[in-house]
Amino acid sequence: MNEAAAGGTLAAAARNITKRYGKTVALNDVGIEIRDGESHALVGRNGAGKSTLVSILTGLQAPDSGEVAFFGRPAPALSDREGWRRNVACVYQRSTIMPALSVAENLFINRQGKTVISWPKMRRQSAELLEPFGVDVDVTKPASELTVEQRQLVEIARALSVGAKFIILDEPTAQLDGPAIERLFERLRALQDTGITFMFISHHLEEIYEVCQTVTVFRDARHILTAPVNELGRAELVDAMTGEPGGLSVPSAADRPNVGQKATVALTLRDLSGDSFTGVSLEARKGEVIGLAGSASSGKHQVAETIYGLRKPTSGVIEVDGRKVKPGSVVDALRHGIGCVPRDRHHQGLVLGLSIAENAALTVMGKLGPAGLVPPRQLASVGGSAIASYDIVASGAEQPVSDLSGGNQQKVVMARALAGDPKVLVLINPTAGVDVKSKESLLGVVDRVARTGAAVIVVSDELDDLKVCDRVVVMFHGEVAHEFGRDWTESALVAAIEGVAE
Ligand SMILES: Nc1ncnc2c1ncn2[C@@H]1O[C@H](COP(=O)(O)OP(=O)(O)OP(=O)(O)O)[C@@H](O)[C@H]1O
Repeated sequence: MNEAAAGGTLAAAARNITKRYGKTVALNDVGIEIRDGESHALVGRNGAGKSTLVSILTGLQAPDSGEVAFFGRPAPALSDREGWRRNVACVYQRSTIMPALSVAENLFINRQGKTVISWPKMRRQSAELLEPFGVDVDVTKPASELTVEQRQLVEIARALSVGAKFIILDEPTAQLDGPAIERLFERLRALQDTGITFMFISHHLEEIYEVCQTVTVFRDARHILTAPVNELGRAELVDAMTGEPGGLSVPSAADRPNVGQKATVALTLRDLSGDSFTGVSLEARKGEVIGLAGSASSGKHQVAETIYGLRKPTSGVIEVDGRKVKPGSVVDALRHGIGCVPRDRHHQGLVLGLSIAENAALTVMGKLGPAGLVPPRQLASVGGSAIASYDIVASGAEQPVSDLSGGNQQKVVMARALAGDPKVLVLINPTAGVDVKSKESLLGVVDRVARTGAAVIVVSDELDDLKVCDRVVVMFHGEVAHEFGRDWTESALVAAIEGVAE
């Protein structure tokens, strides 16, 4: 689409951008043109180059070649951070808010200039800035007390307050529950009505149809197409992303044989209580996949984290194969054969400086050889098979995971969780940040693991993730509120999650 055809000014344009990281070509002569006032989606498989483009559009990195312009003017020099901030802001999935600083300080960070800070003024202005967003918080409180939803709104308010009219949202819905996503979309539409332009990155393609007018697809570091959203069907969009026709098929629990009542119980939770949940009792049989759904405040994450020892329960019992697991001990959970994909892959899931092979082998180092003495060939073979089995885009098993795209890091976490052949697998949002095609293969792995006799707990509200489950347990306000069999319907499930089921 050229400027004249678009019939308006371009809020942002990147042209002929190439960016290499050593041998990896992250962007290969790509471009994007974002019209003033539109919401423009950028989609592509994991490793396609989306985040790299974001870092170039926000001035965090210079391209090897190519140009960026905002509202028809060349982008500022990289050193002119203030200049970039006036043009563009990005709300990342991971916060750029400083948790120890107050909300007010975060809003005015980098802007206190040389004048003496007037605290009462800063507080008043902060409250005024947040008011239209409905963020009702004490701005003197540390930002660490914000919910994910509030934190994102504070970041958007901060961007708008410095005059940015172009905002990039990089997977903004990944950590939000259903009602929070709807609220975010309402705000985006309202802001768009006031003339704000958005670039929106998401692996949830239905969201693109809900909030965007234009979509650009990248594949293997190249620009594939740009089209109006209403002229591109979902199947065509997926084909453009994958480069092959055929669509998607997420595995369903109905394709697996029924796990009978007689199957041995692998995991037992007996009257388990802890931070944010009470009296949770559950039995997961060998070969059974159980979904744990609920809103962000339902306690589902806390239950899962308690199972794999990250949190200590206040009372109750966890057993694997009838043997008690020591409460609050990740090491003991691992010893009993509990594998996990944690909620926060950066803090709990990966050692960013280590290679794919080392991360994948982390939970089985003891089996491969004494610490630090794992034969390189064996390590390479663990890494190589992780890359092949989990569809990881990387230059090789020795590549540090810090260099991988977000979705590919998530796949390494999954490989690591499964490397020890767990008896019980606890997966928290296992497909978060993973592209539609890779999601299919990760859920295929869950299906295969269940067929080999492991019990799997999948904590997620993603309907595709729950399709692979034999049962879905819905939590509400810290308690088990509903249980569905394989025949759950979307409306009944959503009603139960929102606490409005009969
Ligand atoms: N700092 C880096 N060093 C080396 N390679 C990198 C670095 N950052 C990104 N890459 C590589 O560049 C390619 C593009 O990565 P990018 O993060 O832009 O993908 P993405 O489309 O955002 O993927 P995802 O959907 O998983 O977030 C990937 O192959 C990635 O491994």
